[in-house]
Amino acid sequence: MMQFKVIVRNFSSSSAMQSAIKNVTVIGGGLMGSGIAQVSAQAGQNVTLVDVSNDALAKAKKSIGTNLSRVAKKMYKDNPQEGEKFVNDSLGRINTATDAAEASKSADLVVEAIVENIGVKHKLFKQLDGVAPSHTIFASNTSSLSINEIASVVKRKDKFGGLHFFNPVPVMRLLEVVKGSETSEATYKTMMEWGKSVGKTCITCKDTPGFVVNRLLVPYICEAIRLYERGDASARDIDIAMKLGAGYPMGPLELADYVGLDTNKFILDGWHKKFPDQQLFKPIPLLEKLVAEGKLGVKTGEGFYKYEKK
Ligand SMILES: CCCCCCCCCCCCC[C@H](O)CC(=O)SCCNC(=O)CCNC(=O)[C@H](O)C(C)(C)COP(=O)(O)OP(=O)(O)OC[C@H]1O[C@@H](n2cnc3c(N)ncnc32)[C@H](O)[C@@H]1OP(=O)(O)O
Ligand SMILES: NC(=O)c1ccc[n+]([C@@H]2O[C@H](COP(=O)([O-])OP(=O)(O)OC[C@H]3O[C@@H](n4cnc5c(N)ncnc54)[C@H](O)[C@@H]3O)[C@@H](O)[C@H]2O)c1
Repeated sequence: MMQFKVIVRNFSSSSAMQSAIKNVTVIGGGLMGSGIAQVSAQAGQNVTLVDVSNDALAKAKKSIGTNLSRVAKKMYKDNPQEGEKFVNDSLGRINTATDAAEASKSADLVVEAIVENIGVKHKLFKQLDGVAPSHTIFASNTSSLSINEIASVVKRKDKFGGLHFFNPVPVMRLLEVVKGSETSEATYKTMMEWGKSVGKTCITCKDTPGFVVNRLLVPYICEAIRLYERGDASARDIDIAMKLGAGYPMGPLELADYVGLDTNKFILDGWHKKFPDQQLFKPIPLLEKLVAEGKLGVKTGEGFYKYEKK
């Protein structure tokens, strides 16, 4: 019988793999950006976390504090004092700012995790390209947009790539490192090394829609919604089936609620527009209905399931 072992990784700065990147600026302090800032700080790097308002930054720091405590509880279960030090030291490495241009002036790496909108991402990178030092690498955490398209507005195309993290960032072990058509070997190597330094297992992918994980995950979730929409099985049974029959930690409809049905719809619409003949990306009436009703999943308290506020 196959044996499984739970691996608890040590993120402390002393044991972290060395990286040429010392100063990281993370733009967007939402779900993903706050996680990326957290794992960078855990690895001993100096982080500047940028968002549009101080309120958003305060929310991000609060959530990072909570999640660092969850990590510390596991890593230092026999030494709570060390755990507290780990949390405080990591938090102490995260500065916050609302001016992205200013915050990128001292960055070795800028990781963008703002809204999934090509126009907004273009505006940001165009601005940063004019002010960031010439050695600074730019990366996007986009889920579904093309890295080449995002990079089209900057001059430093050789220093631009994709760093696609997974939600929740402190827990999910994978990082997809995406090579755009003009990403240099030196940039790619630095991104891989940096990914390892923040505790992730890195895989490499070309700039293809959805990279590896979402290219497989999107059709899977879409098919689960269609199965449910046709009334072939209940939401609960579809999720139980994939958890117990395929060993997934969450069922597809739970995962769609967790990611957000608006995000799911946004990705699907974008790909449908780009690939109109692909049946798998055709709009799903039930998904349209839930989003129109504001039932976006966990974040609004209802999606395929109902959620209580904690
Ligand atoms: C729908 C229309 C069609 C289009 C569909 C498109 C959808 C696909 C595209 C999605 C969009 C973008 C997606 C993105 O680009 C890529 C992704 O990120 S995909 C999502 C990947 N993530 C997953 O698949 C998550 C799977 N789930 C899990 O691994 C687990 O369920 C969980 C989230 C870790 C939670 O585990 P549970 O056991 O259920 O719950 P617990 O709360 O007990 O947590 C377990 C363990 O983990 C610790 N923990 C949890 N969260 C955090 C955190 N944020 N920080 C630190 N630690 C955390 C927690 O403390 C527990 O620790 P323990 O108690 O075990 O010590
Ligand atoms: N949610 C996921 O599961 C997931 C997983 C992997 C990748 N992604 C990608 O990561 C990116 C962020 O997603 P998220 O889920 O964290 O979104 P989110 O909505 O939780 O956070 C986005 C944050 O960016 C801020 N922001 C928007 N415009 C900004 C700007 N110009 N400057 C600074 N901050 C700005 C917002 O105020 C918000 O706090 C998207 O590209 C998304 O596709 C998401």
